[in-house]
Amino acid sequence: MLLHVRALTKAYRNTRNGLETWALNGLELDVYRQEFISIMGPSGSGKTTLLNILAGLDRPTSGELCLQGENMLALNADELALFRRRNLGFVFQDFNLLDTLTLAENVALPLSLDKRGGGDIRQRVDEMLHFLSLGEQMQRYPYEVSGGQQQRTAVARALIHRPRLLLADEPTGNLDSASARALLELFQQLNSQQQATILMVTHDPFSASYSQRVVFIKDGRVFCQLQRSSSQPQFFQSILDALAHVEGGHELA
Ligand SMILES: Nc1ncnc2c1ncn2[C@@H]1O[C@H](COP(=O)(O)OP(=O)(O)OP(=O)(O)O)[C@@H](O)[C@H]1O
Repeated sequence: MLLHVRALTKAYRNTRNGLETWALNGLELDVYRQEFISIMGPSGSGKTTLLNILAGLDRPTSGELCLQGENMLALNADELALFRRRNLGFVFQDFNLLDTLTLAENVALPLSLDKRGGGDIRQRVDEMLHFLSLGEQMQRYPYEVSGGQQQRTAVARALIHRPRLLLADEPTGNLDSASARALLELFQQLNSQQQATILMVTHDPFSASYSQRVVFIKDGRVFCQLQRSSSQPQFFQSILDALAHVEGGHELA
């Protein structure tokens, strides 16, 4: 098991009226090594809160959170920053590349932060960009390539230090449908060929249908889950059916 989440809660207090909102309310989740899972749920169900806590950007009110057996909640700020840099990779909706750096320099950034040797960095970046079919664009700047190529660069940057877990927040949100499909196929390939463990938050049932398991959350806890056992189009249909139940409030059998 890679990620172990138990009885996770997060309360936000409204400073004006003192009332508490329970964004997470006893959430339990296990993620196994080399899984590709999606998190779905209605607006306000707690997806972003969960992702921020998993990313070490926010602390829960209570609960347990272990990654690779390490209790993330026991780490101090410096230890947590190092733990995040070593163990986690992030892909966001809006790519978050630095416009003053080339694609290759953007991808090298996490390794430069870790003070690795230049030759080692260049070789790893080169291999990664070729694997993601970006070999010809690597000396260009982000504004000189397409949105799909920018997002693939962001994936390369997220994976260059071989994190244990890749966290993706609506990664297809700003992509046209062809680039979205290419990115999802890339996630599947990274998952099956490079043993990447991927946790993706998405509103989009089509994107979710590329993963192996979909966890639906509602009111800050897991409402139901679907494991893929059929073709992608059939799984897509099952996800649509489950979403109707989640929105309607009836737990699946
Ligand atoms: N900083 C905050 N202060 C107060 N309440 C918050 C804060 N962040 C989130 N909440 C509340 O916590 C609940 C969960 O929010 P969260 O953003 O995690 O939901 P979500 O599932 O990501 O929603 P969406 O799909 O709309 O992005 C909501 O009721 C939200 O209003």
